[in-house]
Amino acid sequence: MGQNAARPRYAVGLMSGTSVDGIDAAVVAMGSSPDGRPLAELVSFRNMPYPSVIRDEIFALFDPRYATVDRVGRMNVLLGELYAEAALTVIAEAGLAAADIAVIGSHGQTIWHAPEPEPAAGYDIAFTVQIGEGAVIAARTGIPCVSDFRAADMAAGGQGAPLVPFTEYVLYGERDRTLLLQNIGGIGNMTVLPAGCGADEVIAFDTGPGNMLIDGLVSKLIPGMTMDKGGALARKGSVNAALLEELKREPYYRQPLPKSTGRERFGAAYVEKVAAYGQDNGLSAEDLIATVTMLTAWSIGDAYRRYVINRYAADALIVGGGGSYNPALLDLLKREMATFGVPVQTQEELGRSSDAKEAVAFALLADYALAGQPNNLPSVTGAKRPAVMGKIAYPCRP
Ligand SMILES: Nc1ncnc2c1ncn2[C@@H]1O[C@H](COP(=O)(O)OP(=O)(O)OP(=O)(O)O)[C@@H](O)[C@H]1O
Ligand SMILES: CC(=O)N[C@H]1[C@@H]2OC[C@@H](O2)[C@@H](O)[C@@H]1O[C@H](C)C(=O)O
Repeated sequence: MGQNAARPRYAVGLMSGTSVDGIDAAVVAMGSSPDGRPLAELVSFRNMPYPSVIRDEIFALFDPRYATVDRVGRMNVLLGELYAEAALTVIAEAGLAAADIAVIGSHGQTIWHAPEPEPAAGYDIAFTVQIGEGAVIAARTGIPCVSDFRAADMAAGGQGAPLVPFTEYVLYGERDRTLLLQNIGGIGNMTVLPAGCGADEVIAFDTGPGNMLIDGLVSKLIPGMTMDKGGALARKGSVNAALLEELKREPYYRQPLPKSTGRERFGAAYVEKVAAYGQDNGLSAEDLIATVTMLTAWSIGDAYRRYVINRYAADALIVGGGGSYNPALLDLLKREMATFGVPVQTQEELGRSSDAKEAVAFALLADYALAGQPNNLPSVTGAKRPAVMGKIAYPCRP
């Protein structure tokens, strides 16, 4: 990337995930190792929770009947303002000035993801919508901003997701160990980095729900709570075997790769169905939460069994994302992976910041985009060719 090892280039990464918990902002020092491998070192990091009115409005926008063009347009610009503030805050906390930052990479907030093409007026149309206007971020910060990354991969025939595996390949690939990197955010996603692999050997896909079903049931059934903090509710309940078997039949788990998913499948309507089953069968909120926690752990083990084990035997599964802070989920995942002889460790146990990982990834992806370098992994997303993902907005010059 042409970075000079003596003088770091700084970039900012901004991530708002499918859990809609807020903005992860990171300042990253970009460099390269003596063997030419990119390095991205975290300098400062902050999670800024969305104000609850914003969070509620984003959730409302997940319903296409509510998400009218004026509401989406307003939120697009409003999020641009919040992202710019988050960037400026984290830059100041790093002891830096805007002039020190080469680029901001902003993922935006996904409000719709439809990666499977459907016919429209004679064309096959797949699309994805991430909002948070990059032009506003660039104008308010004075820093070039790369945003709307997924569209270029989709235009090349890909799913537009997952994108972080490119950075995992670049930053974390090992010569002698095959690693499974499992993110448990709103959605779960797995990256397989075979020992000494090339870019076209990386396997990565969304495994299914991460915390989305757990959060959805907690929010619906437990007043004043939005997550199962520490896994306490799951631990109080019992897994309902009949419901678990029913939920395992969801066709997504069997869908061939490449694949990605989101709230359109595992969001409010799905949670309603699980809650209705609970009511009809006399299950407590804790039983339902225990059951979907088990389902989430199972779906990760099932993905490894279905798509990976016949090609690669993993040496370790490294888990990150908010789900790694849920010990009930983590224990179940350890039990699932133990059946394959795969040990589970968290990013934190390895001394890495799990919270910052995706924000760091978007800083790196933006650095590639600004340099005009391809930054997708066609073997992962199914794109027909490499693409330079991200739209660049330049700041207004006085
Ligand atoms: N202490 C905790 N105990 C239990 N669960 C937790 C805890 N902390 C975070 N979580 C879970 O993690 C979720 C947030 O995870 P994360 O920030 O990784 O998601 P995201 O980045 O929005 O999602 P995605 O990676 O799908 O885009 C919360 O909504 C909650 O369910
Ligand atoms: C469309 C979209 O926002 N997808 C997210 C979501 O959250 C996790 C998983 O589903 C992954 O596919 C993706 O995010 C990460 C950042 C990615 O692209 O790698």
